[in-house]
Amino acid sequence: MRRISIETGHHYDLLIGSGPLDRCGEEIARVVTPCAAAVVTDDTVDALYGEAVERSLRKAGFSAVRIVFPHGEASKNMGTLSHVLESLAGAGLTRSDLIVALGGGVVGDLAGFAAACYLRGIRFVQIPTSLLAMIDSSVGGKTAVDLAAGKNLAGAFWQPELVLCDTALLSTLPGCYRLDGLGEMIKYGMGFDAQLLSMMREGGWEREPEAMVARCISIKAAVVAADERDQAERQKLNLGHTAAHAIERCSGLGITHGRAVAIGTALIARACVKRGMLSHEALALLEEALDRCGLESRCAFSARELAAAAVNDKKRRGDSITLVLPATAGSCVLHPMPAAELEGFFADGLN
Ligand SMILES: NC(=O)c1ccc[n+]([C@@H]2O[C@H](COP(=O)([O-])OP(=O)(O)OC[C@H]3O[C@@H](n4cnc5c(N)ncnc54)[C@H](O)[C@@H]3O)[C@@H](O)[C@H]2O)c1
Ligand SMILES: O=C(O)C(=O)C[C@@H](O)[C@H](O)[C@H](O)COP(=O)(O)O
Ligand SMILES: [Zn+2]
Repeated sequence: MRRISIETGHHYDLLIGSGPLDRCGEEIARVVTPCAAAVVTDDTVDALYGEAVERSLRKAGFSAVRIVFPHGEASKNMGTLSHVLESLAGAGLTRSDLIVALGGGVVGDLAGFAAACYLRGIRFVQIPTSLLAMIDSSVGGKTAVDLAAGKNLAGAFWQPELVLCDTALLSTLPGCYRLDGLGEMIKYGMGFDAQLLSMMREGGWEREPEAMVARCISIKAAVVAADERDQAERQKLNLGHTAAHAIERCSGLGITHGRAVAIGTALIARACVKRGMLSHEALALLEEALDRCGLESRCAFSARELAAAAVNDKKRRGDSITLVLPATAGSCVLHPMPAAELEGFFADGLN
């Protein structure tokens, strides 16, 4: 098993390998003295892995309860958060106890936020089960729920004690959700790592999935170590996301996050080419990588609809919004602009 150290203000390890789920209790007990653990998960993941996790926790000396909610982005809201918080209180969890977030990014974001709020903060562990959660959401401590006004609008920075990444779990992940992980993977390639983007274009994901997962985690670990609180450098991890969050919202959450990130990254790259800020070759490389992975690069919404849906983007400050723009295939820059110009920028990317 490989260990990647996550150097935020609160240091922790990410363990990655094939098969550690069955001994997750043992691994967690190395960093948290056995206590009461609440496994927060969704119904799909619970049916597949809930029992194995509970059994392993008990074997390692934890007591365990499971708190389960319906799968999908539509659950990532204040209603589910309230249900989870009430369940934690009902189970009598105290400040010395633990939440285990078992699932994809929805579970990780929601359970992480519950950990940040419950009793003003208790410890939690991430066991990511989707590709997206393994390469992105389980690392770095951004936790949140969605509000009607937009994605991730209520949340906290709250780091886990451990991330346990069992790549064997990807064998049960349906292909449509695998695409979400690939969308974020292409974001890493376009924004940070030209070689990763080329590997994706050549089908590297199919040949070396574990190596690609570890490569993405290493990129994220380096960025969050440099800027845990999203003040500057970390905002680059939002490449494609101003458009992506708007696309998710305009689609009534029908277009899932990672697929929206793929479209959002392509949209912003096309706008940059049109404005002479990115080469045609870089855009071609991005579009070929998306195509090779089976990801869409276009959507049917208008620039006006997208700009209206993006109004609550967290990179807006008053009348100015900072966009993350690809500069080359493999690097990106932060670019503040008047928020009123966003619609025109999106329009360039849609054509
Ligand atoms: N906090 C962060 O840094 C960060 C980063 C990226 C994305 N996100 C958030 O993550 C969410 C998307 O995450 P996601 O793509 O994992 O979606 P998800 O959590 O909805 O999981 C996708 C689906 O796959 C199922 N699933 C998960 N693992 C499975 C497995 N091993 N086998 C079978 N089914 C499985 C789930 O039940 C769900 O139906 C979005 O809300 C996004 O905003 C957060
Ligand atoms: O970790 C980060 O920082 C990211 O931006 C990763 C993104 O992939 C992720 O979707 C994140 O939840 C977006 O954060 P937000 O601040 O735009 O809500
Ligand atoms: Zn994302």
